[in-house]
Amino acid sequence: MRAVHFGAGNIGRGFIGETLADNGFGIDFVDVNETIIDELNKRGEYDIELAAPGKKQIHVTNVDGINNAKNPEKVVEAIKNTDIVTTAIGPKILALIAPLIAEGLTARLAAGNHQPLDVIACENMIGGSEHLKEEVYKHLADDVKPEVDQYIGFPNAAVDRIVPIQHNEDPLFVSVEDFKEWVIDESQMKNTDIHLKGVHYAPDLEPYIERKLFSVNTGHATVAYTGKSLGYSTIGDAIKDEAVLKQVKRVLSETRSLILNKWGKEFDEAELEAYHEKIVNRFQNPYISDDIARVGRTPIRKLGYDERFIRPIRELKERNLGYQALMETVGKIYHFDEPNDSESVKLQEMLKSEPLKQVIVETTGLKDESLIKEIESSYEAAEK
Ligand SMILES: NC(=O)c1ccc[n+]([C@@H]2O[C@H](COP(=O)([O-])OP(=O)(O)OC[C@H]3O[C@@H](n4cnc5c(N)ncnc54)[C@H](O)[C@@H]3O)[C@@H](O)[C@H]2O)c1
Ligand SMILES: O=P(O)(O)OC[C@@H](O)[C@@H](O)[C@H](O)[C@H](O)CO
Repeated sequence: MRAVHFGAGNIGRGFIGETLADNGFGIDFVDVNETIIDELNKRGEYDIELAAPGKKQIHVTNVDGINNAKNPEKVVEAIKNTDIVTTAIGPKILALIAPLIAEGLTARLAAGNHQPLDVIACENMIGGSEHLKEEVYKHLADDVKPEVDQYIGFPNAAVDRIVPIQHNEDPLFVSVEDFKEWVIDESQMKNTDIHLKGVHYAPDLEPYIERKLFSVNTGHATVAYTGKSLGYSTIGDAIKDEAVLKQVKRVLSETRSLILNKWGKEFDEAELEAYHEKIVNRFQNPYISDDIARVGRTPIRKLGYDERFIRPIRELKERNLGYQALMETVGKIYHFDEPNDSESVKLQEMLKSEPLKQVIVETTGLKDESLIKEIESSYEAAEK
């Protein structure tokens, strides 16, 4: 069995690669990072270490690399014969790899390969694979689309494992937390013969992706933006500060009320409280050093309408539930000043050259005047 995986970065090697290899797949990693691709081809294997007591080592074999910028034809060839396609490349990059996936699928079907295939985007976003599907379809000829409809699935997925930016001598080595969760929407799959061990198949992904994004990622970002405002540079240091810990707990109690209100049939209160407690423990993992710059990265994306803050705020408001702590954190996002993050630089430039209200509307997509006003006040309060 073979897999084509786009994005040989932290979560790609540190989680998706591990799971696919553990299920007997050989993996063609696709990436533009020459060092990583060359090293994968030279060695055909790499190591993962669990950032936990005992530091268990996991050896991943039967892997190689394709540089999609230099050898796109090799990616097309790999997709022609593969058994599964996955991505962990960043939500914004999906549109950039879509033309190559479209070409690969077209070549596969033209070669008469009618083996059903699933293309699974493992990104932190709601509807990731559906979004990738829309982008891929923009590059398919009309006469190919019916066959793609028939044989190619784009099931949504949620992946959870904290993998910080790596600073190791070995460019392939990756240290990861021991917690891991990968959920795939089974109802959207075409190849139901492939059931990966270590993956949970759900009849509907929505409750799982919302629980993950509005718990792990809203909480993580809260630690990052609150910590940054207090002068910290790592998640571990920030969460040792009582003020940060209190803020993340307040935020999680607000998103918990939303999750229970929406998905009370799927998750009960005690289970969700334990899930949130576990998440706070994960942020406190002493074996991991995770930069606030990574967790707070791309702040404009994180301010998006369907993202980890604005969506829960909108939905809590619709239900007359409280969202004050979330709102306080949103104000801090606009102050996130990271010179190496192009979105942070852009956001700071926007704030200098445009009225605050316009920046809020452009970044959040909000039309609700009273929410916009609340964000303005939160931004101003965070300045003090
Ligand atoms: N790191 C985590 O803890 C974690 C956990 C769960 C989900 N995720 C999600 O997984 C995705 C990847 O995150 P990451 O932390 O692994 O990032 P990363 O930066 O470590 O990895 C992304 C990889 O994509 C490659 N890439 C970028 N543009 C490309 C292009 N045009 N073509 C081919 N390759 C390209 C980069 O070279 C890099 O190797 C994101 O959506 C993130 O939200 C990350
Ligand atoms: O990857 P982002 O930028 O969407 O979010 C940053 C972190 O919160 C994220 O990568 C987490 O570490 C991960 O989602 C844990 O499963």
